[in-house]
Amino acid sequence: METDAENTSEAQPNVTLCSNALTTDIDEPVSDNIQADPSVTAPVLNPYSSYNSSSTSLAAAGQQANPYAQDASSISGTAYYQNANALAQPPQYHLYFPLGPYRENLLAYQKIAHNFFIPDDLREELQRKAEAARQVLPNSALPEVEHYHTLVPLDTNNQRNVTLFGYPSWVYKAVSSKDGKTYILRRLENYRLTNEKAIRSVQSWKRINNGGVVKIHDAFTTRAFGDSSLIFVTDYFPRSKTLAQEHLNYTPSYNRGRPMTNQIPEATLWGYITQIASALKAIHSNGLAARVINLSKVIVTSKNRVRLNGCAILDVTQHDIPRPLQELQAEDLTQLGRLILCLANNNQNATLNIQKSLEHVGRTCSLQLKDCVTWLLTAAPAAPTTLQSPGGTNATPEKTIDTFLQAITTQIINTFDNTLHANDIIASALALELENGRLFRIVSKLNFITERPEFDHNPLWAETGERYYLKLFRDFLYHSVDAQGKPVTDLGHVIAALNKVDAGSEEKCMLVSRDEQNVLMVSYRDVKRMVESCFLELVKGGARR
Ligand SMILES: Nc1ncnc2c1ncn2[C@@H]1O[C@H](COP(=O)(O)OP(=O)(O)OP(=O)(O)O)[C@@H](O)[C@H]1O
Repeated sequence: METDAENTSEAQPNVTLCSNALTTDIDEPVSDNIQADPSVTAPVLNPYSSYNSSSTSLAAAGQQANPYAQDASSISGTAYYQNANALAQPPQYHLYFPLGPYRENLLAYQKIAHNFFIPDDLREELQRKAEAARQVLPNSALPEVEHYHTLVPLDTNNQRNVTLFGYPSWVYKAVSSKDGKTYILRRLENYRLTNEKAIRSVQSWKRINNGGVVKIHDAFTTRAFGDSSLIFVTDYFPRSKTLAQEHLNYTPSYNRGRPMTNQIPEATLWGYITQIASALKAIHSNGLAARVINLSKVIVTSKNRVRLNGCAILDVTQHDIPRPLQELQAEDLTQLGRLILCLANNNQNATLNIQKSLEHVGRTCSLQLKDCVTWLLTAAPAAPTTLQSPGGTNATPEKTIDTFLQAITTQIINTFDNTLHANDIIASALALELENGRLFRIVSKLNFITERPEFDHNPLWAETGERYYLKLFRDFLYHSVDAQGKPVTDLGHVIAALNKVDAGSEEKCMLVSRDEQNVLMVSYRDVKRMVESCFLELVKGGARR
């Protein structure tokens, strides 16, 4: 790490920052957020003290301590997050957005603030997801279910569709008090468990660990809602939408007075097909069948990323109506064909007239996609024509997921390549944040050392030796003023100086005492050594009042 830093620092000794970009990006959101959120301005002198007292009282009450809570009342219900009502206010994302015009004519060593952080769209997506995950329902009357609390309903309408599972189903986001993680609880209303074996069938689903399947963690019955409900606990993916919500509930937009088509690009359709096929491979290989491959039960969890949702439910609710596995697995493929047909036609009723819908696919997509959908929909399929014949034979292939996978290998390779590219992009964004993490650690150490309140009146601590240098260095980083006495808020200066400290550069910086009577010259290497030794002293408890 240090070597990397050294290289970076040596190679770019003069990191210059475009100051107008900095002012918009760094200054505004901070001050705005502080005003908007009263919890930020509230004087919290010792954030740990209230936690300590709450954990003591909880221990006495025999309850499990919530390590995130700052008061005991937040152990249950809607007060799980501090200041829940304030959180409801949406963050002002636009304040974080870069304002143009972009400076294209910068020299190689010059940077703008955005070069140091992850791309704005990715950051915004992650922030919105974090916001959704923390969302609570103030004054909620929803109960705690076993060890799941802070339930938030995710259904977007009150019309319950009973055709899929045979029971009205509700979806809630909830937090587990066992591990603090957020899960999805899918509740089937008015379900009566008659056979214990039915619910045990979920055990086999817990073994399915595939990127295309929403992982199932548990299933149990409960009377917490005042009826007898069946609950499935699955992974939670913030801001997911069902395929129907993503593609079929659209209001047409207009381009010069003409409605714009909402045709899903063929590459996206192939992406969906290959992801679901891979999920089916994992499910079928484990002797199971998905049974619900439906527009409302496949969720889009991020761009072009889909997962099968609601698996295992029919295995429990229809446990008493056994059907041959082969038949169920073949039906999975047919359901996949119907799903793609609807998406390619942009119409959830496309299966009402399959022939016409297939013709539409033939007109708007490639022959290979049409053949693929036809193959999936056909009960006893003939050898595919444009699809690669499995094993190179012309014999009628069996309708299994393996046959299908062999037939779409070219598309699988395309999806795989796209995934690698997406991975590369995320890895480079991660690398940027790694750099920021490195600097954040130095800033943290510096702040652990300087201005400690317990040494407030002890000049021996802050005003002597290495601590004094560090205090002035902190001033050099953050409290410089220009010739007119205005604060200098130059992020480039801070980043360059911190990189030099991390690299232990021999370059010298000039530290000026607050009364401007003394000037001290120190090298960044010295600053680095001082930070380390003072921090060690603190950690070892050597620094006493
Ligand atoms: N695992 C999950 N993670 C995050 N959100 C989810 C998850 N499962 C479902 N959702 C969201 O919950 C909402 C309701 O899901 P549900 O499966 O009930 O769909 P629906 O459109 O209401 O279907 P139906 O009409 O069959 O009830 C959807 O917006 C869906 O995106």
